[in-house]
Amino acid sequence: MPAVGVFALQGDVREHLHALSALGAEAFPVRRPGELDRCDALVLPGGESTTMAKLARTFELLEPLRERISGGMPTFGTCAGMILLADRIEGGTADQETIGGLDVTVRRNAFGRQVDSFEDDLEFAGLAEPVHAVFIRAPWVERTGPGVDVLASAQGHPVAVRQGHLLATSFHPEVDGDGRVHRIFLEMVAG
Ligand SMILES: NC(=O)CC[C@H](N)C(=O)O
Repeated sequence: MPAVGVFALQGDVREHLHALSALGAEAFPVRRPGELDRCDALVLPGGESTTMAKLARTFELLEPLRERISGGMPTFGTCAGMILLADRIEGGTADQETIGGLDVTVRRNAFGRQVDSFEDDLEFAGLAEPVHAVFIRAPWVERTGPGVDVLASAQGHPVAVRQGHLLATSFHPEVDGDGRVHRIFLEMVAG
């Protein structure tokens, strides 16, 4: 079973650990470089992306994360995790750092104030039944590079994308116990 770390300096770590364990992965929190070394794959959870990036730098995880992710480690980002994976951000602060690797531009807090949080049932590529998607101050994908596949959209904007070993969703598949999006990720890990 694959060793799947969950970035654990900030964010909804426990929900991802549960979702991964329920599917048979060896899931554990990652707070330091030695723990990252043990990972076959990684999840970047939801949370607050500027805080997560700052903590990653403070705890000397940012460069090791960039190396592993650009080196091909399968990585799944949800919401703030999607923002951290994105190569480009709109609507962030000018100095907001990301880990990068995913050739997309994301817009932070894209769905606006009135719909800060909402839920929707979305068609998802490769899944027979729609996914119940929970959005919390979610980003959307504004532009995608040529190697990026859009797996799901909401209100006309991509909210789930895949590029090779990288998977990202604007919403939180970890919160509802469905497991199918995490299973797609573990299938990517299995290769
Ligand atoms: N639920 C979330 O992860 C919200 C993401 C948050 N709006 C950010 O920009 O980091």
